[in-house]
Amino acid sequence: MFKVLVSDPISDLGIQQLVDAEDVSVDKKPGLSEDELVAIIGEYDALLVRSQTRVTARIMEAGKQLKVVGRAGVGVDNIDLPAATERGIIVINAPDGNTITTCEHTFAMMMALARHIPQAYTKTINGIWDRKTFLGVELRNKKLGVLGMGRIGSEVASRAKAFGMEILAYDPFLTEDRANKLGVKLSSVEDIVRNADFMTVHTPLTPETRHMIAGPQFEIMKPGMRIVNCARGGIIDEQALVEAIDKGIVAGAAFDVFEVEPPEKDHPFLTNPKIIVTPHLGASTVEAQENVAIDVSEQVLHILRGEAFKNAVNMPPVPGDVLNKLQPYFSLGERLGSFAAQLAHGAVEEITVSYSGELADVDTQPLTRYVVKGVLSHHLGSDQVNLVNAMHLAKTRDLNIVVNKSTAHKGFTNLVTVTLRTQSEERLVAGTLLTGYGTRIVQIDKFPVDVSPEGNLILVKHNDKPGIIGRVGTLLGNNDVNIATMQVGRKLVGGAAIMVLTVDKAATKEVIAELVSLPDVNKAKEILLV
Ligand SMILES: NC(=O)C1=CN([C@@H]2O[C@H](COP(=O)(O)OP(=O)(O)OC[C@H]3O[C@@H](n4cnc5c(N)ncnc54)[C@H](O)[C@@H]3O)[C@@H](O)[C@H]2O)C=CC1
Ligand SMILES: O=C(O)CCC(=O)C(=O)O
Repeated sequence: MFKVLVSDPISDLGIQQLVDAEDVSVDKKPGLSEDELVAIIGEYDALLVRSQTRVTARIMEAGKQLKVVGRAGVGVDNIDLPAATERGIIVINAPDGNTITTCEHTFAMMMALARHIPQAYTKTINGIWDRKTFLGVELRNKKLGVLGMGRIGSEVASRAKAFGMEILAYDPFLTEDRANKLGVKLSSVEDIVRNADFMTVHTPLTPETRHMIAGPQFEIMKPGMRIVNCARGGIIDEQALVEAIDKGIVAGAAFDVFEVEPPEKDHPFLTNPKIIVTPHLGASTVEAQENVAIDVSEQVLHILRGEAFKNAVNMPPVPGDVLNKLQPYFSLGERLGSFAAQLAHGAVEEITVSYSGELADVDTQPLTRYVVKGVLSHHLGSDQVNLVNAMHLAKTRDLNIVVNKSTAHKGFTNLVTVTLRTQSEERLVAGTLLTGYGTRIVQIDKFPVDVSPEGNLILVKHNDKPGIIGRVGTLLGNNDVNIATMQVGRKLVGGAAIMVLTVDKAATKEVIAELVSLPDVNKAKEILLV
């Protein structure tokens, strides 16, 4: 039974599929302190959060069984990603579910800012009928600067066009072509700051975006600018903004997010009549909260059950078309890595993964990750290595990973070859996917073979002499080891050869030693592929 802890208020309907799952039990404990979480996290396999819970390295250290942290939302700045990666904990988010909701909140803020709605409301309900102070501005024919043209920024731009606004957009990934398709003007930050009437930010908070709008930008800013931040506190320098308002450069600001949340009671935004605020409500709609909780619950279930999943934040994303091409090779890649690691003697210094055939045209990084996981699991234990930390573990061990690609077919539509170089030798295992037959190991060192990569295998190196197959078979039979399949590979008649046997149960060390003592048998080794 997998145990899931929900430590923030997350939509009940959204997590229903977890609650209903027969192999999962869910505990809802919102509002725990870090110490309280540290005390109980050890018994949980998954942790589900929104933005309130800070998932620190301490919590993850105590989460000895923790496999996944699911963020019901986009931003994962409340989760210590390096600590998660180091411990092999998968962090997933729900990037799509709250896009429209946050875009609409941005608009609500922009319009409230343009028409002073919160200020006017406060006066009106206090009995003051003030129709002079709150002269607003139209959005029509105004220039809107959008910094960050990802999911939310693009939706904001599209709606702003319907209001008759001209969009100046900046994003490091925005090309002229895409800008034209979106009907926005590709601009620099400086263009936007100098020319826009309204400005809205939709980037993550990174070292690069922290204070991207600060003193120097306010100095050159078009007077009368109105600024909206429904992304992350800290993208706009709060202190510098207050000063720019005081100097009359900025006409007003609408903020849903703060550098520190919740802000201190004496935060200057809270008393400034030109700044309107909401308490990080961008994603707070019924629809968005259901969407993100459904998305994240679904992926958590996949991860707990060892199935394919998406939206991992601490692993590179795999586009759907790439995933379709690679998925059939994932278990083969891992088993080739494991096979090679079991063959090789000495500390592994380099893993070379060679892709030939059609795979050469695909982004094979996810498959390489499976190979590396297979190699490392043999040495470090399969409970210590997973897809998240495999590359990180390889790096911390100075393990060189080389990838070669060739479109040449080498007799197979696709061939994956794993070569391990250790201090003392180089070993090679190659495999392919045969349509209708599944995956196959087709080469071990220099010998061609045809072996299904699963279960208990015994690899025998011998001299190609008559009678050897019978002697090996008899010895295993006498020791109650049933042979399911047997494959012999050789380069030259009468030369060195190998035999790969699939057996129904593992042979003991004694049986392997007896095999080696047979005439013309040079080596024997057991290989386990799970
Ligand atoms: N207020 C709230 O409740 C919510 C806030 N958010 C926040 O909104 C932000 C945007 O979310 P999405 O659009 O879903 O993310 P996204 O990942 O789709 O878009 C972010 C964009 O920012 C761009 N970017 C990165 N560095 C940049 C830079 N230096 N200058 C300009 N652009 C840069 C990226 O290229 C990307 O296109 C995130 O910070 C997210 O955490 C998201 C949902 C709810
Ligand atoms: O969970 C929330 O309400 C915050 C949403 C948010 O900021 C995000 O998804 O990045």
